[in-house]
Amino acid sequence: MSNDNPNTDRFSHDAGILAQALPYMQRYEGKTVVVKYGGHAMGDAKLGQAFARDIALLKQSKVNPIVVHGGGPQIASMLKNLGIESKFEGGLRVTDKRTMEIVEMVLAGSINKEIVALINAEGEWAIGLCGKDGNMVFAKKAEKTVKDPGSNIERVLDLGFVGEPVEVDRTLLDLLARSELIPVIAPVAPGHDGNTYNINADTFAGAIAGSLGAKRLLFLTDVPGVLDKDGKLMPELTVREAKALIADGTISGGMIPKVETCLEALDNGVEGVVILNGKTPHVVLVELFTEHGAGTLIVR
Ligand SMILES: Nc1ncnc2c1ncn2[C@@H]1O[C@H](COP(=O)(O)OP(=O)(O)O)[C@@H](O)[C@H]1O
Ligand SMILES: CC(=O)N[C@@H](CCC(=O)OP(=O)(O)O)C(=O)O
Repeated sequence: MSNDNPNTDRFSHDAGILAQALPYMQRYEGKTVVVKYGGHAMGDAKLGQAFARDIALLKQSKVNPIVVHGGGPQIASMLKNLGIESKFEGGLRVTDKRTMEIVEMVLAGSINKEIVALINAEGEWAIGLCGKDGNMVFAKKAEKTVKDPGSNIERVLDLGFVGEPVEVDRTLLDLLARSELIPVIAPVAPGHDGNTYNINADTFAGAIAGSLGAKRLLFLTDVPGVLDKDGKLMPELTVREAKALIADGTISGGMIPKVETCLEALDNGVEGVVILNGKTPHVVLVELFTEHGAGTLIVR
């Protein structure tokens, strides 16, 4: 039979891609994937839509996706509009009572609902939550110290209402995993002291993924992954290799706490953690459902 259908080539190309993706889709079936969606990866409408489509497709592929989002730049811009200065110590936002109110409004309010709406527009059912909902996460005041570079003396930081997660109750998340709903979670949590705490979104995502023993924890950031001394992407790292890269200075700045959160999550039972570029459209699907992946996978 002669074949003069101009679509045949395209169809067989697409069929080839689907056939290759299938074993990867099966690998994640029924498994939990926590995706940390950072504030720097948001903001572009097309990218936001591609992200929401990826999350929707994961759910349709019977994966259990959980989104934990940040929103640092968005908080900064709201604070600026209100004439409040953003102040950071050791990478964390110094959060007084008024700032905490704004942080909660922006994270658990506008950003959270924007992501929910984007996923819903892809035909899925997302539900916006924060640590307060269903008593999911409790936090305590963060205890951080920094070494004074001149004297090397340790100084205790008072970051106000910055918290660290101390308890994660997975009841609500387990319930949602068995439902049609996709949780979208803001990193705000109550303390047993009655206060509300602002938690770094990477730390929060690590705690959620750890409590669920997630198959994957994906960090969407603004670089392709962990880069070596020549700026080349390192597709896979062990815990030992990652520690060595921190020690020799190859990993620096904001990548240090990110990789440290990855190592902690692995310690707490997450199977693999990936750092990848949130500015690449459909990076989540490429990472999970292709042989080559997209970022740096860190495993034990
Ligand atoms: N070895 C490295 N590989 C990749 N990025 C690195 C490395 N060392 C330092 N960085 C820096 O870490 C940044 C990512 O951390 P950060 O800005 O805190 O991310 P986010 O705001 O997405 O949480 C990168 O933009 C890069 O400047
Ligand atoms: C304590 C602390 O610093 N909290 C962060 C929470 C948001 C966040 O982490 O957002 P990104 O992931 O976009 O950076 C903040 O207030 O900016």
